[in-house]
This record gives sequence, structure tokens and C-alpha cells, in this order.
Amino acid sequence: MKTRKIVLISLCSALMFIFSQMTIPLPFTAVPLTMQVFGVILISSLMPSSISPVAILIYLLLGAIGIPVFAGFSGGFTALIGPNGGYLIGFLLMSIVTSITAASKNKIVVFTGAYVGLAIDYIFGVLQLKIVTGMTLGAALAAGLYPFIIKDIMMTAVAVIIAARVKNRIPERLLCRS
Ligand SMILES: O=C(O)CCCC[C@@H]1SC[C@@H]2NC(=O)N[C@@H]21
Repeated sequence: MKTRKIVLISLCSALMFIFSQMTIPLPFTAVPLTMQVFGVILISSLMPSSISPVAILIYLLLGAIGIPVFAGFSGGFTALIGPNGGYLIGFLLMSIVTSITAASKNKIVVFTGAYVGLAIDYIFGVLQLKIVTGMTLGAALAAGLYPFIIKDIMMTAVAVIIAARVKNRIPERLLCRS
């Protein structure tokens, strides 16, 4: 693997750690408000599909082995199979979808891919929250979707727009896109 790719993957995993610590715990739900969705969309819209999903996978593996990279400096395999683990696993699929569609020149495809990725993350997140806690679907939606969805819809758009601007300013080969 090229050194530049390894550096970019490490950088993106580190960025995910930073975005994960931008967290606000909410008193009415165990799911924290975080900047992780923004981070996954930004990284996946900026980097090619050979980099961003690998960076997210490494971030997840670091967390799984106990390094406190997840929200609120949590970590461990139990975090992945716990109430909030579905969102984390969903980040990987979100990154795969978003990074593939981000390569398109068609803006509609780029935005649609990012929002499909976001939907996948919420499907995984809410379903795992429901299954692990034994909540009803209504309660899982109230705890894991309604408090965040408006913010994440806006953050997704902001991340796609920022990534497009950054891409225009940075030579393609620096981001391993050529
Ligand atoms: O423990 C973790 O690191 C995962 C936390 C997941 C938080 C989810 S991601 C989607 C939704 N948007 C937020 O701001 N918080 C939840």
C-alpha cells in the first residue's frame, strides 16, 4: 500500500476519534448527540472508496479492542454490541455507499448517496437500540432518531458541500483520487 494511502487512512481514523468526542449527552436518552455522522460523510465524500471505508473499519477495530475512540471515550467490543453499536456498525456501510456515490460528477447522485448512507446508519442504529434494550419501535425512534435526525440531515448537506469545496482546491493525487 502506498505511504500516502496509509497516512490518509490514519488521518481519517484520527478525525473520526475527534468527531466522536464532540458529544453532548442528552438527559432523556442514552444515545449521545455527536458529530460522528458529519465526520463519516465528510471523510467519505472527500476520500476515494479505497480509503474511507478502510479508515472507518480501523476506527471500529480500534474501538473493538478497547481503545476509547467511541463517543464519550468509550470502547470495547461490548460498545459494538451494546445499545449504540448499531450506529457504529452502520458508519461502515454509510462510508461504503457515500464514498462510491461521491465519485460521481452528478450532484444528485452525490447527495442521494450520502442520504442513503445516513438512512442505513439510522436503520442499523435504531434497530439495534430496540433489540438490545427491548424497547418498542416507537420508544427506540424517540430515543435514537427524533432527537438527532434534523441535525444529521443538515450536517450531511454541510459535509458534502465542504468536501466538494475542499476537493476543488486540493490536487486529486494528494487525496489518492487519481
Ligand atoms: O457510542 C458511539 O460512539 C455511537 C454513538 C452514536 C450516536 C448516534 S450517530 C447518529 C445519531 N446522531 C447523533 O448525533 N447521535 C446518534
